[in-house]
Amino acid sequence: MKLIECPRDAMQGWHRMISTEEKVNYLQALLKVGFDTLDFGSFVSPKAIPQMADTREVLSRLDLSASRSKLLAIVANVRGAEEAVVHEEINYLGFPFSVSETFQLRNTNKTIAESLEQVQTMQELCIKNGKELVVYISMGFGNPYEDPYSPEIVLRWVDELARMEITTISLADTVGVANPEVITSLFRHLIPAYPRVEFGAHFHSAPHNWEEKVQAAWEQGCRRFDSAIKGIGGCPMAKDELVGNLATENMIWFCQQRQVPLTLDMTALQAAQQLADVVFKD
Ligand SMILES: CC(C)(COP(=O)([O-])OP(=O)([O-])OC[C@H]1O[C@@H](n2cnc3c(N)ncnc32)[C@H](O)[C@@H]1OP(=O)([O-])[O-])[C@@H](O)C(=O)NCCC(=O)NCCSC(=O)C[C@@](C)(O)CC(=O)[O-]
Repeated sequence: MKLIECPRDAMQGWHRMISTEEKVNYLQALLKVGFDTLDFGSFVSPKAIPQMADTREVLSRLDLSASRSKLLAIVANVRGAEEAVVHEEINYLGFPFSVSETFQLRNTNKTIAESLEQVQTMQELCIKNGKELVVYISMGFGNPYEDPYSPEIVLRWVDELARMEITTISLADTVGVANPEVITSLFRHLIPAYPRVEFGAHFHSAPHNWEEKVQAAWEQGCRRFDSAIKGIGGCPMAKDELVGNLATENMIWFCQQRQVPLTLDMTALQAAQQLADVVFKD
C-alpha cells in the first residue's frame, strides 16, 4: 500500500499566503511520518498559483537526510519540467493531463493533443535525468464543464500514455464527481490490462462519500492513494471553491480496519496534524 501525502494540493489554493518558513516546517514534520511520497510543491507560473512561487527555496531548505519518503513535484509545462529535473532531491514529476479539454486549457493553457506532446517531451527529460513521470488523469471521472465524458474516453487516453511507457498513472477526481460504479469500471479494466503501469487514485472527496470511493478502487486492486492531512485542498484552476481532499486520517483508518500494514510513525503524524492546525489557519 502506498500513501502519497499531498501538502502541495493542500497549500496551493489556501487563501492566506503560507510563508516559506511555515512550508518548510510543515514539510519537515511530514517527512518524519514515513509516507511513501510527499507531493511537496510545484514548478508552475507564480501568476497562476502564487502560493507555490517559493517551491525552489522550500526545497533548498529541506533536510531530507532522515526521511525515506520520496519527493514529487507538479509541473504543468516543459519549462517547469526542465526546472524540476535539475533537483537531485526530486524523485517524481507529476503532470496533470486532463481528459476534459476545457480543464486542460484552464489548467495548462494547452489542448489535450498539445499536452500529449508535452508528456512525450517530459517523459524523455525524466528518463534522461533519472526521474519518473507520474501522469494524473484530471477530471478522470467526469467534469463540470459539459465536456464529453465516458470511461471509454479515459481508456483511450490511458492507452496513449501507456504506449509512451508512462509507468504511474493516477486517476484524479478533480472536482469530486466520481461514484463507485465508474471507479469500479475503470480500475477493473485498467489494472489487469496494463501490468507494467501502477494505477493510483487521487480522490478529491467530501466527508460523506470518501469511503465508498476508496473501497471501490481498493476492491479492484488499487494500492496507491493520494490524500492530505485533514482533507484540506483542491485545485484552484478547476472551480472557485476548493473541493477538499481525501483526508489522510480517513485513509489510515481505512487501512487499519482491513489490517493493511502501514509503517507510519503515529507520533510524528500527530505532530504534523498539530502543525497543520497552525499552517491552515485563516
Ligand atoms: C502551465 C502554465 C505556465 C502555462 O501558462 P501560459 O500562460 O501558457 O504560459 P506562457 O509560457 O505563455 O508564460 C506566461 C507567464 O508564465 C510564466 N511561466 C510559464 N511557465 C512557467 C513555469 N513553469 N514556471 C514559472 N513561470 C512560468 C512566463 O514566464 C510568463 O510570465 P510573464 O512573462 O507573464 O511574467 C500555467 O497555465 C500554469 O502555471 N498553470 C498552473 C497549473 C497548476 O499548477 N495547477 C494546479 C496543480 S495541478 C492539480 O492540482 C491537479 C492534480 C494534480 O491535483 C490532480 C487533479 O486533481 O486533477
